[in-house]
Amino acid sequence: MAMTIDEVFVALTDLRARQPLVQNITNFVSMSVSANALLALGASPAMVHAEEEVGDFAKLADALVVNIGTLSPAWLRAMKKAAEAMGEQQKPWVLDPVATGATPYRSEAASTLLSLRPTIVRGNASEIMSLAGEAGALGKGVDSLAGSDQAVEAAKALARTSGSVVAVTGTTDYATDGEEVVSVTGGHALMPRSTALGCALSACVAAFSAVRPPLAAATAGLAVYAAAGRIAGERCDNGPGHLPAELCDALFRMDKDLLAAHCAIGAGSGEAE
Ligand SMILES: Nc1ncnc2c1ncn2[C@@H]1O[C@H](COP(=O)(O)OP(=O)(O)OP(=O)(O)O)[C@@H](O)[C@H]1O
Ligand SMILES: Cc1ncsc1CCO
Ligand SMILES: [Mg+2]
Repeated sequence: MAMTIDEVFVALTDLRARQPLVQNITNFVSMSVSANALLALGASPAMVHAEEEVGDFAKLADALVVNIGTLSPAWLRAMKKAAEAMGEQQKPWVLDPVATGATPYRSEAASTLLSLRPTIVRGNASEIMSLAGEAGALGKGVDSLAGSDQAVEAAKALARTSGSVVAVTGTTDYATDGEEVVSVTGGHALMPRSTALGCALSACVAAFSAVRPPLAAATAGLAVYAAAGRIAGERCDNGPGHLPAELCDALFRMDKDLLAAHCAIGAGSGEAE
């Protein structure tokens, strides 16, 4: 059974009460966007990526997001250390496999991190299809060339082989544990015209993973973000320039009525009800 809007709101209320410390090893483009989205949501962000300290910091963190957007060898070593530290403590972490498939280095990095058993993998359609081993799934750099509807089977297969919950985003978002598929509608067509909003979503999903089990965390993160994205997009008549700021305002103001009015959660890979 997919979560209800009421259950999503209870998860958001729990998150706001807990204010989870979310460690981010994320790309340079998304750092500020992700930190602001986490603060607006009600979590505490920390961008900590030096390999000398990630393991120690992971002892303090309630959740971790690992995002390979601007990867380098030192960062990859830090990502592995942090992911291992979270695994040892049985604390949740989210992998955002940015542009996996674009270069062999990136694909190898994503596979290595996947083998460390992320709690949740969140990517766009091209990334999830590529990570699931589908030939010809290439995106255009960090952008997807495929629709999320095309990636649902890949997401299910990836969830089954990896043991992670997989969230694939686009016009409709999906979350799956390999058996159950949840669909979430909302968001706005301007969202892919503003950079790093997917990265910030992955960070928000990590925050929810501190207060809910994996599939519920992914569903709640997608739903709250979908509602905020819809509200924000509708306030951006002049284009995407202010979208990240509007998105943060909408995350901050989110309540049960706004959630119910601006996103929908469905079961299965069809359209959300
Ligand atoms: N056409 C669309 N309509 C509504 N929402 C959308 C649309 N495209 C993307 N979104 C929303 O935008 C957010 C980011 O998803 P997207 O798939 O674009 O991530 P991404 O490609 O990883 O982004 P980035 O790498 O720039 O951070 C999600 O909340 C998703 O639902
Ligand atoms: C534009 C860009 N380049 C590397 S990471 C990133 C942010 C969106 O994924
Ligand atoms: Mg991305």
